[in-house]
Amino acid sequence: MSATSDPRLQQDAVTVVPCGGISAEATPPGSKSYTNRYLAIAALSGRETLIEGALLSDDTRYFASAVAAFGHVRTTIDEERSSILVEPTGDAMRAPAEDVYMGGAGTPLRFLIAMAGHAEGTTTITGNARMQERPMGDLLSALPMLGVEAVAVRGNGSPPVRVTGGTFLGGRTRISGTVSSQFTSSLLINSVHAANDTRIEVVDELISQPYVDMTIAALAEMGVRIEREGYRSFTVPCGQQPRGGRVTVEPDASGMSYLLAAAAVTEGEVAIPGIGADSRQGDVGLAEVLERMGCRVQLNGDSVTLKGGPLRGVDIDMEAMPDVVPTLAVVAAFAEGDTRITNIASLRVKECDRIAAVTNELRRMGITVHESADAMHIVGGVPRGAGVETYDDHRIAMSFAVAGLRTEGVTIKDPGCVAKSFPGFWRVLDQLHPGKASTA
Ligand SMILES: O=C(O)C1=C[C@@H](OP(=O)(O)O)[C@@H](O)[C@H](O)C1
Ligand SMILES: C=C(OP(=O)(O)O)C(=O)O
Repeated sequence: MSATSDPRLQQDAVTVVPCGGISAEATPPGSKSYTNRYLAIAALSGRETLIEGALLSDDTRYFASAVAAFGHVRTTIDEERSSILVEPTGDAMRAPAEDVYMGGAGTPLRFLIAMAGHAEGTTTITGNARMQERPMGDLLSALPMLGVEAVAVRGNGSPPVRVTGGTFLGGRTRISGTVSSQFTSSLLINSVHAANDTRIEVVDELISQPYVDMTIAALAEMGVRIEREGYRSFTVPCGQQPRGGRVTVEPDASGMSYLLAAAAVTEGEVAIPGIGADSRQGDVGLAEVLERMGCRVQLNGDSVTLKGGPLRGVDIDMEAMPDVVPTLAVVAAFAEGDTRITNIASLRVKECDRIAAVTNELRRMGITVHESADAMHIVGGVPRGAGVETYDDHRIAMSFAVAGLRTEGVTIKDPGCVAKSFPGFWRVLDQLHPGKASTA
């Protein structure tokens, strides 16, 4: 999509070249989750906002065009500076005449559903084939209590979704938190613009909790105060206009996971500036998991270094860090002993069924894996080379590419799928690679 895009994004496959221990400093791109949050809040704020250090990827580009489709803001991407400018046009928010297509961008699509509640008229929002299977039902059921009618066109709880808006009154609603935290985040962000105070009650357990903390942090950064009782209920007082101005996106912790894993599996070293223990991104926690597996980790406020060593298996509940489970699973394949990753049912409804995908692909590499509905048990060993299927899932492609730094003959099919969250991934992998070309 970008002029500087890597030709490997167009290839059918890339073969990763193994190397000895890496020794590098590298930075992942801006956080996907924060870029999406700032875009949503800026679009609702009615004030000019410059999002600096933004992630420019398929997902955030879909979202930047989608918010502009309501006509009340214009969004301009600066490729050189990695920034997105959101400017009010002076027009009211209106439902776009055309269907809004969101590709595979789950978080933006879920944020957009509630946002369409503010737009006069009927907005139809859809996505790619996988997105048309991903669950939205809990969010659709929560919106009518706030005055917004939102239905799945096919009656199956998945996109296409039709939202009749201009009626986001606020009030009191209930939401389930067991399928995705994105529903709660979507309600929190979009309630800022409601006519009344909004109380959001989570009726069961909320998964992926760090993402809700990130939502509240992004709102606070833009001057919006939320009252909360833990993860059970949240109140968004009305009449708060986000402040606009400049916001800076920190590096992406899920993207960082591949850099940490590269050092772990090659028994090398990596230093990552700009993100560390001060971050609210839950995925930073992978550094500590890798420490338990035998790596030496230094987690400072705003940087992380990791030195790989002999790896051992770990038993770990990954409910709060779903996106880095494929990364951890690949590292576990190289560890001595067993790794049990539990409480990860949500992986089955992401870009692909990630429990099934990781299980299939590790087995293809000769690793024993047992899967259950919400867990994986990986028996570490010596993975062998294979042609890895990636299921149009960026995280499967990036995790298994890391395996190729250690194992001969790892070919990643459809390498372009990394563009969902990390279009520069293959170039960053080159930066880590002592031979300077990580793929052949
Ligand atoms: O709010 C967010 O930015 C995200 C929340 C998580 O989803 P779930 O809450 O569905 O686990 C995560 O998987 C996704 O990549 C980003
Ligand atoms: C699950 C993910 O994204 P989303 O739900 O936003 O599509 C992801 O990036 O791993």
